[in-house]
Amino acid sequence: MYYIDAQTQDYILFFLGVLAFVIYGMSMFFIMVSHFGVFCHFYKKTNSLVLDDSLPGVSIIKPLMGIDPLLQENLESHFTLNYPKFELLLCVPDDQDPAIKLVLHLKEKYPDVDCKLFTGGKKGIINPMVYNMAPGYENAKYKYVWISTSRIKASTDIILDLVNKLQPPNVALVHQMPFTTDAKGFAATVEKIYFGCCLARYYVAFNMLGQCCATGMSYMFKKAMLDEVNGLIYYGKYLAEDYFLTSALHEKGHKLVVSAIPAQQNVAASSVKAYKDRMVRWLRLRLNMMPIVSGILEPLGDVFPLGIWIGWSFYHFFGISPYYVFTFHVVSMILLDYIQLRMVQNGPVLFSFAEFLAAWFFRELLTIIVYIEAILQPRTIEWGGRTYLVKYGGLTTIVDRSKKALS
Ligand SMILES: CCCCCCCC/C=C\CCCCCCCC(=O)N[C@@H](CO)[C@H](O)/C=C/CCCCCCCCCCCCC
Ligand SMILES: O=c1ccn([C@@H]2O[C@H](COP(=O)(O)OP(=O)(O)O[C@H]3OC[C@@H](O)[C@H](O)[C@H]3O)[C@@H](O)[C@H]2O)c(=O)[nH]1
Repeated sequence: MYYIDAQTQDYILFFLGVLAFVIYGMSMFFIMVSHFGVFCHFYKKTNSLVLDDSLPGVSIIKPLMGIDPLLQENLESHFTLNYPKFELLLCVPDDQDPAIKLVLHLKEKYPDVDCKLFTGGKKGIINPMVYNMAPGYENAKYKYVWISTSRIKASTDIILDLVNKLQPPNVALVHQMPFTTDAKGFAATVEKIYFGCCLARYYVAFNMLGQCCATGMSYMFKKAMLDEVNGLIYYGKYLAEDYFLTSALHEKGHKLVVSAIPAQQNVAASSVKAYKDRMVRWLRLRLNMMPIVSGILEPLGDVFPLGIWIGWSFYHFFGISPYYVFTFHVVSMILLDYIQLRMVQNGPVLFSFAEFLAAWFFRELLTIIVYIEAILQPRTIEWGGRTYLVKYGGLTTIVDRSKKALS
């Protein structure tokens, strides 16, 4: 049996103890930068745009698949935008999709809105969302393109902020940090806490520090600049098209900017299981794209693992009770998260502080299950009724063709 002598053991414990301080310091640094970023940047009106024909036209692509009780509200929020020049390019993957009926109804209700419906996607594209959006993208007539997924509720303030921030010549893309509208219920509270606390801890900081960190839920870009890096359809070979296309723009030296208004995901069918499955899907994507960051640093930076580790480290070096340190860490994280959430929300939340606490603890513990589920089968991703196999590096194949094949 291999024997580790006492001195080597001391070195290992010393290293682990110091590493806890390093990870803790980095985590706190990112959290502080994010707080600062949200405080200084979010909901600050910087646009001085005059609503006239000199504003660039915007092609809004909305991939749709199926319906949700709030889809009509989301679609109408696009039809009613007060913006001089825009077209709505609504896309459905096949001619049986239930969203078609709703789209036809809205086209009739708003005959003055320039709206086109594309059915059937573009064959040969693996990513189902890119497959669905491809005809819209190819037919977009304006220089600015806004991809706004079906969960997203739009507003005039949002389109103006996106357009305004996209104007400088070196800016290629403006993205919204994912967030949610207000909905009652435990699952909706858990979701809001994920986006307003956990995701916000790093999303804003990485962007402020010049890292490429964006999601494909709602983003506006200059079509010419995306076409310079092969165009949207090229990224349909990846399931995480957002990560790869934003990385390509970033590597080319173009600027990506966060909108001052977080994305308003507005869906009715929220459940804890749906939330957990989505977290597993996203984590599996990240594990394939950045295994060290998402497989090691991300879980170590979570509140409970980091609290246990830093508690042990304080005990190891200074003999301070790990229970005190752990409790201090958890309480300070709860307060920091609550402050952050209220800044991202920019107003009152629907739940009480006690409800926040219950959902916060539940979500932090659920993260452990999400991590285990994701890491056990990191390559298999279920999305939109199909199963995909993501190879290391991100290239993807469809393994379950039971639902109508895309290619
Ligand atoms: C010392 C503690 C360090 C903790 C590090 C935590 C790293 C967390 C990584 C990402 C957090 C932000 C994630 C936002 C996206 C989450 C949703 C998602 O997965 N979306 C996917 C599908 O839309 C999308 O394809 C993924 C996009 C990921 C972008 C993240 C890029 C982050 C790159 C940051 C690199 C700097 C890391 C430095 C760490 C020391
Ligand atoms: O099979 C599908 C699944 C989804 N979609 C559409 O794609 C959009 C996003 O779908 P979801 O809301 O399920 O996905 P998420 O918000 O979780 O997606 C996120 O993760 C995967 C990335 O590729 C996306 O860029 C990002 O938005 C929706 O508009 C949906 O209608 C399809 O067109 N086909």
